[in-house]
Amino acid sequence: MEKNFDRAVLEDLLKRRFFYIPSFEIYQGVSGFYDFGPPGCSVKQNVISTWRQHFIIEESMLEVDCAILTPEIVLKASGHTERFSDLMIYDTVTKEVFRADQLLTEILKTRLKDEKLDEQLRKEYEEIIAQADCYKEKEMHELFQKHKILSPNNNPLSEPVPFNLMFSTFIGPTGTTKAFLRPETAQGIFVNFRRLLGYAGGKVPFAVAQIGNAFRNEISPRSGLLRVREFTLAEIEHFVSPDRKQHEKFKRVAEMELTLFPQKQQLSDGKTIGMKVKDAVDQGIINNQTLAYYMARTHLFLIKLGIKPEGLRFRQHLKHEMAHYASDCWDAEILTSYGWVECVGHADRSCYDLKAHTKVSKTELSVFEQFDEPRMEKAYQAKPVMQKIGREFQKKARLISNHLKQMNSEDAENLKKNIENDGKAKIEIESEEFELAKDHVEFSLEDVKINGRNFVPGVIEPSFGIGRIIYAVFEHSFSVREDDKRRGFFRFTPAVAPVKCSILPLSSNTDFDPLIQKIQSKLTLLGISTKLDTTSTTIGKRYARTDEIGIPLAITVDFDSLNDESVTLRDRDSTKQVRGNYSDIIDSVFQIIQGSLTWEEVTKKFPAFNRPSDKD
Ligand SMILES: Nc1ncnc2c1ncn2[C@@H]1O[C@H](COP(=O)(O)OP(=O)(O)OP(=O)(O)O)[C@@H](O)[C@H]1O
Repeated sequence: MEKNFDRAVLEDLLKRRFFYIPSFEIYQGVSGFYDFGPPGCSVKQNVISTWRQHFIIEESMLEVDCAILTPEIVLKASGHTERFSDLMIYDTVTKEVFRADQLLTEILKTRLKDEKLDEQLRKEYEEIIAQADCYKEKEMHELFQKHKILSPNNNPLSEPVPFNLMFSTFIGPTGTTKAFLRPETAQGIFVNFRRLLGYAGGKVPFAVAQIGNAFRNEISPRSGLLRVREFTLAEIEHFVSPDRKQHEKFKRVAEMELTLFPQKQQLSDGKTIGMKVKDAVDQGIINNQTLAYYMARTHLFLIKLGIKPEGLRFRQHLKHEMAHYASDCWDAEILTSYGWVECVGHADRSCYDLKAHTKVSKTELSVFEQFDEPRMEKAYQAKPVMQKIGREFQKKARLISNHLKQMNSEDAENLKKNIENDGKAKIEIESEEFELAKDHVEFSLEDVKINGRNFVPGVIEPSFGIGRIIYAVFEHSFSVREDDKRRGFFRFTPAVAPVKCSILPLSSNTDFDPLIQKIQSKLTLLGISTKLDTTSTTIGKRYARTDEIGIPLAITVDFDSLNDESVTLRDRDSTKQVRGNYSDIIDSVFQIIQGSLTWEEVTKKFPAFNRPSDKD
């Protein structure tokens, strides 16, 4: 973000040039939904293809594209139907609805601006703000009462109640199968785990990626693309053995320095620290190599898109922010005019999801690891007492005894513990439950030869909100010219720019057509998107127009071009021009876009060019 950044100027440009606008505009729109127009669509596609190249291709990930509409059972198993909610509160007079943590934060932040505020209270407010989205309804209610918080219209507020953020619907005409629009893409990967494991050769580690839309019925969507109800997510689930979270490519990022905002700093001086990735792992600040590897890769990805390093930090979740099963979480936050915004979440989700789906679907979602050499280990064995089992379960006795004999050590130990604690325990065989008592089964700890082990893999998940990233890129790439601060333009990197090269004939004379066609076909053949502007406005104004949507390069064809096929090439950022043969110029355009040639180098290859009329 530039020093004199003016959000209103940026928003005006984004709307005027149709990067994105509120959906259903002619019907006054519905908050939380946006449509991308032509340049916005290109930027979005460019961000996604950079992501695909940077992660899926460079890291050899498996990609899936799963159904969006998800039956209730899946989201019940994952815990979303019960827990995927925010606290809602409303003005009892106007009935205006608010997200309780956001309202609380906003009001306390306003109070913090008062220099005369009591120091004790200041500390208390800061602590509340830091964990505002973690309070349960009762605690939240008490805070609203204690700090006498009213609505923005100074009216009393309701008690906070949880509001589930998933959009629900029914599948089919009978209305019996309840379903939800997915709130994240990850569950599609977990439910396909068995097939993906097979595809990966039956071994971890391996990573799966999915890009697609997710839906959350946000209580009060605002701040444009930052909080919407339908958005594109790009998620990675990297499966690992829970006791081996090293990453084979860790060395490649070990020396990189990241800006970290660890728990300790958040709770003390509130300052970030610059730290080498390897030091952060060695000192136990980042839990493991794989998590740290992805954080470093995310840093590189965001920089590639034009995010300024000084506006990027990784904030560790405080203990109470993390789900109970997560062992470490870091958000990549980008500094925008709205403050620091979480754009990418990195979470070590442990084995939670696979275990949850195993339990409900009764499908084993685990990995068998064959040892190089068989090992002797102590293992629990369950031995059926046939006499007792036969008497009580009769025809089912054989089924139960076979089940007990085949039990693995972990299950046998659990059964033993349950029977010891309660005197009885239930087991389930082929969807039928049987209750076993102490005298039905005996347990022994024996030396057994083990050829391998079964385990449920842990998962490390980087989750990218594409809309938030795009908005941050807009702010970080936005600039105004010294001579006209009301008109902005984008300094998009070539990877992000919606169109890579404009072609501008100096006049609409048809004599230019053959050369323009040659230029356009060569650029297209090289996969470079072009925008031909044959309007009769001055060339200076046409440059300004292409700058506005961030086109990095412009080729101008003039009357001299008709004699020797020479053209000029203009660089958006410096506004400098060079002249050369059209074919050589296009080769350079290709190299600049690929990132293998800089404008500095171009100015050494070709003579500089100056046309006074270009300043029009
Ligand atoms: N309502 C939304 N609009 C746009 N992007 C979103 C929204 N909710 C989440 N995201 C994006 O999806 C990513 C992963 O989602 P995650 O569930 O971790 O977000 P979250 O922690 O619920 O976000 P928040 O706390 O801001 O609601 C986020 O880092 C963010 O970029």
